[in-house]
Amino acid sequence: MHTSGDLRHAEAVRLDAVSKTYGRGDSQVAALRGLTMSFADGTFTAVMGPSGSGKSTFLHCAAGLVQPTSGTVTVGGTDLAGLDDTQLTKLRRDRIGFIFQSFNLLPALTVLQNITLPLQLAGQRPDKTLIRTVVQRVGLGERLGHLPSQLSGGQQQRVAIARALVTRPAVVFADEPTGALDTRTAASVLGLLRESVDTARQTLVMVTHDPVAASHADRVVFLADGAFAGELHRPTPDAAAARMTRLGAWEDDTHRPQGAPQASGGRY
Ligand SMILES: Nc1ncnc2c1ncn2[C@@H]1O[C@H](COP(=O)(O)OP(=O)(O)OP(=O)(O)O)[C@@H](O)[C@H]1O
Repeated sequence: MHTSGDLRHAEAVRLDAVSKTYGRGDSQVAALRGLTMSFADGTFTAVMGPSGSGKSTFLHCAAGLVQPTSGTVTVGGTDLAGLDDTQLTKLRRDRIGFIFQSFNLLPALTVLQNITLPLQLAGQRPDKTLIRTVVQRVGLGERLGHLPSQLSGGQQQRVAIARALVTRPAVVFADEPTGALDTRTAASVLGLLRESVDTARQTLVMVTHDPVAASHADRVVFLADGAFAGELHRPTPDAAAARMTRLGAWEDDTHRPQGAPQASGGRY
């Protein structure tokens, strides 16, 4: 039987009534509106929703990169609001990996140096076998001595993914990690992310527009206008695409995946 302590521990990340408002006065934007959500240890969740629905803001709040206007975020049972800057930096370094849309690589460091930087910052000895596995899996074995400027966008994203995995953080947040990758590389990267959940019990929360990428997750949660708009367990690409269509996500065609149904007439 679970005690309440066990249950709390089984939640890798929890958001309670989280709101985030940007700007003031007339230019005020409510990006998140009282979001309550929980992510269990060792699970893979995809977050989907129309453009501007608050997905990146949610991810940044959950990872302690942005402070919510109100509400509570807990990571591994620790309330982030109770931490000072140094404690928050340490918690992020020790427990959280983040894969940004924009890669955030250091231009003067080689691929290998970028990948192992978090280990150095944390004073950890590199696990050479793990580094080799991660590097091979993301297909960067031949590029370890290159600088980010010598890589394509897709290759830079793979460096960012490898960097987020080598410390084996308890929670990995990923913002469109496969957006810049071709189908085959994307499938391999998603396989690697899935494996990190299944074998290392890492918790993965991934924002994506791609129903195929989302189908690698255990669950998809949908956001619309900064609020929870439903979820799917064991999602198929078709089911995820149909939900996105119902949310009007592809009315402007910006992120419509090939074969996704038209939104017109499909909103209910
Ligand atoms: N730094 C900011 N300052 C002001 N408004 C912001 C800021 N960041 C986001 N917003 C606004 O908050 C809302 C949610 O943005 P967010 O980037 O979280 O959405 P998203 O679902 O990730 O969008 P996309 O799919 O287009 O990346 C949008 O209306 C956006 O314009």
